[in-house]
Amino acid sequence: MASIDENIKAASAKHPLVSLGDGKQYTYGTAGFRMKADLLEAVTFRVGLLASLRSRKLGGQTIGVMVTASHNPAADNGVKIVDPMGDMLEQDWERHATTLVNASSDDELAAIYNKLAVDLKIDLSAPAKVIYGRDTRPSGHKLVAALADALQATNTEFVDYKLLTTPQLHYLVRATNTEGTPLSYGKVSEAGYYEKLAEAFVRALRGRRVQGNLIVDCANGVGGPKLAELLKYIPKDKTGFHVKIVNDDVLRPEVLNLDCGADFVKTKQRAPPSPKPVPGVRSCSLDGDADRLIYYYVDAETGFVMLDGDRISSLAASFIGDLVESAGLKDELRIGVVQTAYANGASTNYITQHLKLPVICTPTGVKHLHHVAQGFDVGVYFEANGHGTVLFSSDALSAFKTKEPQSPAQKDALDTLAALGDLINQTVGDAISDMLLVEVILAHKNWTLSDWAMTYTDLPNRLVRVEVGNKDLFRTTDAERRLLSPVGCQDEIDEVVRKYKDARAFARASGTENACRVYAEAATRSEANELAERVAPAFSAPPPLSPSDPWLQDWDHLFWLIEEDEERERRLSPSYRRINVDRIYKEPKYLTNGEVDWDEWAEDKWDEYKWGKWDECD
Ligand SMILES: CC(=O)N[C@H]1[C@@H](OP(=O)(O)O)O[C@H](CO)[C@@H](O)[C@@H]1O
Ligand SMILES: [Mg+2]
Repeated sequence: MASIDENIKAASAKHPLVSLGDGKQYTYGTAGFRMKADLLEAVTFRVGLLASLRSRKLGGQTIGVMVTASHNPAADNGVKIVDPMGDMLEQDWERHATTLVNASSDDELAAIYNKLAVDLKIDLSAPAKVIYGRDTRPSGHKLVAALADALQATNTEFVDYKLLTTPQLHYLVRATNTEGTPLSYGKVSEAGYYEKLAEAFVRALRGRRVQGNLIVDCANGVGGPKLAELLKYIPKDKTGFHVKIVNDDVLRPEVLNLDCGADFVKTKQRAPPSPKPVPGVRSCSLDGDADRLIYYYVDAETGFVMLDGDRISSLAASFIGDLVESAGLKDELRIGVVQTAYANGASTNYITQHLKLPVICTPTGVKHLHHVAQGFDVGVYFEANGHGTVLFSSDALSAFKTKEPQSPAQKDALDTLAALGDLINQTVGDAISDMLLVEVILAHKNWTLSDWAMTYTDLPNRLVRVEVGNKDLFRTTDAERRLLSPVGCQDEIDEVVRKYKDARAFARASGTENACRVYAEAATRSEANELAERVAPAFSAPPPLSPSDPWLQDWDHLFWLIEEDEERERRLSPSYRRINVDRIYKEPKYLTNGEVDWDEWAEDKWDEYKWGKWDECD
C-alpha cells in the first residue's frame, strides 16, 4: 500500500501550482485565498491538506471548506476554512495555510505537510473529517474535485454538500460538531437549517404578521435557490411573509453579481436597474454567497433610500436592547455594538447617544468584529456593507430560557429573545437569517422602511479606490483610522479634514485587492465628495504614460504642460515623494548617508519624463 506521502505527491502532481511570477506568493487573506479561478486548483488541493491537519489537531472535529468568491465577478473564485464552532480559521493557522500553499514542488509540499505535523504535534494516523460546499460558479466543480483528492490522499473522511450559501456551511460545521450534545446547534442537514430558521421565525413573530411584500434580489447567486427552498418551510398564511425573488438566474454564470446584489447596491448607492424598481416596495439584496444584506426602497419623491449594515446593526441593537430591558435582564447582560471605521458617523452617534450602548471600532474584516462581539453577552456586529450578525453568550441564552418571568410582558420578552437566539446565525453573518430578523423587528414595531430610515440621517460619504505602487507601505493604527506610514500622510489628511464641518477621512490598504481605499464623510454630499477628492491624490501614483493618449498628439497642449512645469511640481510634492520612497531607495545615486536628495531626483525624473514625451511625439 502506498504511504500517505506518496499519495500526496501523486495527487498533487495532478494539480500543479501556477506561479504568480515576480516571486509573488499566494496569501490567506481576509477572505481566504481569492483570485481568478484558474489559479486556484492547486491552492484548493493544498487547502484540503491543511483542513485535514487542522481536524487531526483538534481531535478529529469536523472542519469546513467553502469554495466561493462572494460578490466578486464570476471569473473569480476563492477557498476558505471554517473552524469547528463555525468560526473562521484561527489566525495562527492562516500562516500555515500560506506556507503550505506556496510549496514550490510536490516533494516540498509533502515535506512541509510533515513538518507542520511535527511542529504542531499532530498525529497523522488519527481520524480527520472535513465537510465542504461551493457557490454557483462553474469553476467550483474543478476546485472541489481537487479538494476531494487531498482528502482522499490523507485518509480524511469527508462530505460534499455541493451547493450551499457560505453561512449554511458554517451552520453545518457547528451542527456536526455539536450533534448529540447539550449544545446541539440543529439537525445536521441543509433541511435542518431551513427547519430551524423557519420555526424560529414563526416563534419570534409571536403571532404578528409581516406587512406588505418583500422583493429579494439574489445577485444571481446561490442565495436564490436556497431562499426559495427556505420559503417552503415558512407558512405564508400564518406569517403574512410574501416574498418575490428576483435576479435568481444561476444558469448563466456571467450574470452573477452583475449589476445587482448587495455589493452593487452599497457601492453604487442605487437599486439594481433590473427588474425596474417599484416605488415604495420593500426590497433587499443579498450578495453572491448570501452572507451580506442591504435593504432599500425607492421613494416616488425623494428617490433611492438605502438601509445598510449600520442600519441593520442599530435596528437590531435597539430592538434587542428594549427586549432585554423588558425581560428584566438589563443589569445582568452586557450589550455592545461592534463596527469598523467605515460605519457611518451618524449611526455611531445614534447608538452611543440615543441607544446609550457602547460601540467598539475594530479593523476591517468580520473576523475582527466577531472576536470583539464575543466579549459581550449580546454582541451586535455589522460591517457597513451588510455583513454581520448578533452573538449571544451562553449566559444570555440560558437566561432567556430559564429566568422565571414576573409578568406576562416579561414572559413575552423572554420568549422573543429565546426565539431570536435560534433565528440569528451564531456562527457568521448570514443574509437570509438577518433578513428574517429585520422582518421580525419591522413586524414587531409595525414599521415601514421609511419609519426605519427616520431613526437618524446618514452623513454623506464617499469611498474611493486608489491604485498605488505598493500598498504595503500603508500601515495604520487606531482600528485603521490613522496612518502611521508613509510618514507625514496622516498630517496631510488632518489638515484637509479640518477645513470641513462634521468631517472625517481615512486611508488604508485593502486586505483583498492591491489598492488603497480612501473614505470621507462630511455634512453635505458635495463636501464629502470634495474631501475624498482632495485626500485621494495624496496617495495616487501618476497616471501611466500611453503614446495613444490623444493629448500627446497635441503639440500645443504638450508645450503648455512643459511651460507650466505642472508635472515637475507634482513630483516635488511631499505626497508624491512619500509614495515613491521605496523606488528611490533602489537608486543609490540619490542617497548620501541614507539621506535622499529629493530635488536632484525630481529634476532627473522630470527630465526623463519630459524628454520621453518629446520622443514619443517624434
Ligand atoms: C470597504 C469595504 O467594504 N471593505 C470590504 C473588503 O475589504 P478590503 O480590505 O477593504 O478590501 O472586503 C472584505 C471581505 O469581503 C470586507 O470584509 C470589507 O468590508
Ligand atoms: Mg459574501
